[in-house]
Amino acid sequence: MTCPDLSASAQSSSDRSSIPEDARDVMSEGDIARALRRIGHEVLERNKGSEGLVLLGIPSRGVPLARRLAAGIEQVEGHAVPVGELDITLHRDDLRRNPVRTAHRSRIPDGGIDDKVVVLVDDVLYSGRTIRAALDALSELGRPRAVRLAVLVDRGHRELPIRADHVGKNLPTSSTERVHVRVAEVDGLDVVRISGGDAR
Ligand SMILES: O=P(O)(O)OC[C@H]1O[C@H](OP(=O)(O)OP(=O)(O)O)[C@H](O)[C@@H]1O
Ligand SMILES: O=c1cc[nH]c(=O)[nH]1
Repeated sequence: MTCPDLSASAQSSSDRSSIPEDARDVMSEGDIARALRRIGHEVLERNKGSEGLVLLGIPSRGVPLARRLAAGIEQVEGHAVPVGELDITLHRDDLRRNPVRTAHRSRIPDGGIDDKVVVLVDDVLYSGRTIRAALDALSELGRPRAVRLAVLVDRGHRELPIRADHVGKNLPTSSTERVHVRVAEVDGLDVVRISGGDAR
């Protein structure tokens, strides 16, 4: 069995291309902040508080979003919620087709994930393949009591039976469009844009 070369200088698909000029804004900095605040409240309500919660961001932009959610929850609850990063690279189902990706180390908070309520956090939910890979990665790390999913944007077009528990914005898209999430920690600004497809 040949192993994919993961050492090459790799960039994620959304880093490789800049946002096309025809892209239009669909969420502003304020919209993103409000959506994250609401999701934080939803997570607490669903979990009846922050007991046993662990937030895991999916690189790249899910990680800063998870940290922001954790900070928002801490503001409400008065104590910190464990937050980490879940790298899914080696669990992707397109690894053989698209092997030029850098594998990162997952960073799991000290208490681990066993018997915890893990909230996966990502920027965009599309085919669902990233989240399938995340569930696969998670199963190697422990056995959470429950796994939930929070995404900033759900753009539809699922190819797997996966749904989000907490959604910042449901964005109807055509399959020829692309959603671009940019966050200050990675990109220097907070915005969600959409490009391609028919002008709406
Ligand atoms: O539901 P899916 O079809 O899997 O698409 C959603 C994923 O696509 C993007 O990741 P990408 O692989 O572009 O890498 P990035 O997070 O580094 O931008 C996005 O960040 C989600 O993780
Ligand atoms: O439109 C899309 C689809 C997948 N991932 C993204 O970041 N945007």
